[in-house]
Amino acid sequence: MQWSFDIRSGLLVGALLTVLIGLLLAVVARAMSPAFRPAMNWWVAATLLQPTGLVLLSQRDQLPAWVTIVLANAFVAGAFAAYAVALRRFHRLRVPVLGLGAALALALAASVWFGLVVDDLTWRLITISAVLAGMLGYSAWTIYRGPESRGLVRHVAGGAFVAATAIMAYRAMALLWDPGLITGIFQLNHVQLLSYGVGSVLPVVATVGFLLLCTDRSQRELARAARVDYLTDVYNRRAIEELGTRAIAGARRHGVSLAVQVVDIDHFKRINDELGHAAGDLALVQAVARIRECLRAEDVMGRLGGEEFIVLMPDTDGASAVAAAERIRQAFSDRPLDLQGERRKVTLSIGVAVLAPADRLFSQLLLRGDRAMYAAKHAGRDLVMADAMSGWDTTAAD
Ligand SMILES: Nc1nc2c(ncn2[C@@H]2O[C@H](COP(=O)(O)OP(=O)(O)OP(=O)(O)O)[C@@H](O)[C@H]2O)c(=O)[nH]1
Repeated sequence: MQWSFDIRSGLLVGALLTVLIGLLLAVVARAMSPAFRPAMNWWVAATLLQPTGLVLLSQRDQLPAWVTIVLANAFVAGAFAAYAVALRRFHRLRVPVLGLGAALALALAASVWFGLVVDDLTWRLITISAVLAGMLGYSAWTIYRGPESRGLVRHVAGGAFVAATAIMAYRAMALLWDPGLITGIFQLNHVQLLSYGVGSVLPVVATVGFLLLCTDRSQRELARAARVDYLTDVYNRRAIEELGTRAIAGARRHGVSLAVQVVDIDHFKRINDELGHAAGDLALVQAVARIRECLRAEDVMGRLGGEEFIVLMPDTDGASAVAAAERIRQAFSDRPLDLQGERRKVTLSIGVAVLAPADRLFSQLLLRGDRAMYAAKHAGRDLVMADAMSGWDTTAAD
C-alpha cells in the first residue's frame, strides 16, 4: 500500500484544529474561577500564535522568506514560550522571563542567520528544533515537577509535551547524523511526518490536557471549600461532625478515649463593635493560630460557627484534655492579640467532654462539651470547665 501525506495540508489542518480548541478553551475559561484566568489567557494566546506560525510556514514559495521563515518561526517559538508561561502560572511558579526571552531570541537569531543570511535549511532546522525542544521540555518538566503533579490527568498534557520534546530533539539529532535528510521543507520522510503530522495534533491533545488540569484543580478546590472554613482555614461544622463520628468509631475500635474541647471567645461582639468587622475577622484568624500552637499534630480543629471552635483530641483522657485546655486559656490570658496595631486582651471559655459509654452519636459528645463551655461562661468566663461525666468537675482559673 502506498502512503502519502501532504505536509502543507497537514500544517493547515493542525492549525485549524489548534485554533478551534483554543477558542473552546477561551469559552470554558469564562466559566472557570478567576484564579485560572492568567494561565488560561496565556494558553489561549499560545493556541493562536502557533497556528499563525504554521499557516505562515505553509506559505513557503508563496510569500517572502522573512515571513515564512523568520516570522513563522517567531510565532511558533512565541507559542511555545506562552505554553510554558501558562503552565508556570497555573502551578503558581516563578516565570523565568530571562530564560524564555533568551530561547526566543535564539530561535529568532537562528532563523534570520540560517534563513536569510546563509540560507542553510539543515542548520536552521537543527538549531530551531533544539531550542524548541528545550522550551517544550521545560513545559513537560513544569507539569511533572510542579507542586500539584499528582493524579492521572497530568499525563495528558504532560505526555503531549514529552512527545513533542522527543520529536523536536529527534529531528535535531537525525539531521546532525544525516545532514542531507531534509532538502526541502515540504519533502516527505519519517522525520517530516513526525514533526508536522504528529506535531500539529499535539497542541490539541495538550490543550485538552490543560483543560483537564484546570477542571481537576477546580474540583479539588470545591471539595476543600465544602469542608474547610473560608476565614480560618479549619474544618467547618459539617466536616468536623463527620470527622467526630469517625473518631468515635476509631476510639471504640481501639478501646481508647476521645476528648473534645469546645472553645468560645469571650465577649467577641465587643471586638466587632469597637474595632470593626475586619478586626473581628483578624481576631478569629489569630485565635485559631494561637490555639493550634497549643495542640498536638493529631488533634483536629474545626469552627462550629461564629466565634465558637471545637478541638477533637484522639486518645486523650479527661485530665489531659483539661490540662491542654488550661494551656490554651493561659496562652490567651498571658498575651493580647495584635489587631491592626491595636493590642487587645481576649479571653476564652472552654468546655471539655470525654466520650462516655452512653454516647452513640457525636452530637451527644458535642452537646456535653457545649454545656460545659456555657457553664464556664456563666461562672464568669476566662475559664475551663469539664463535663461531669468526664471524670473532672471544674477547673477554674485565676
Ligand atoms: N468579625 C466576625 N464576626 C463574627 C463572625 N461570625 C460571627 N461573628 C460575630 O460574633 C459575635 C458573637 O456574639 P455573641 O454570640 O453575642 O457572643 P460574645 O459577644 O462572644 O459573648 P459571649 O460568647 O457571651 O462571651 C456576633 O456579633 C457575630 O456577628 C465572623 O466570621 N467574623
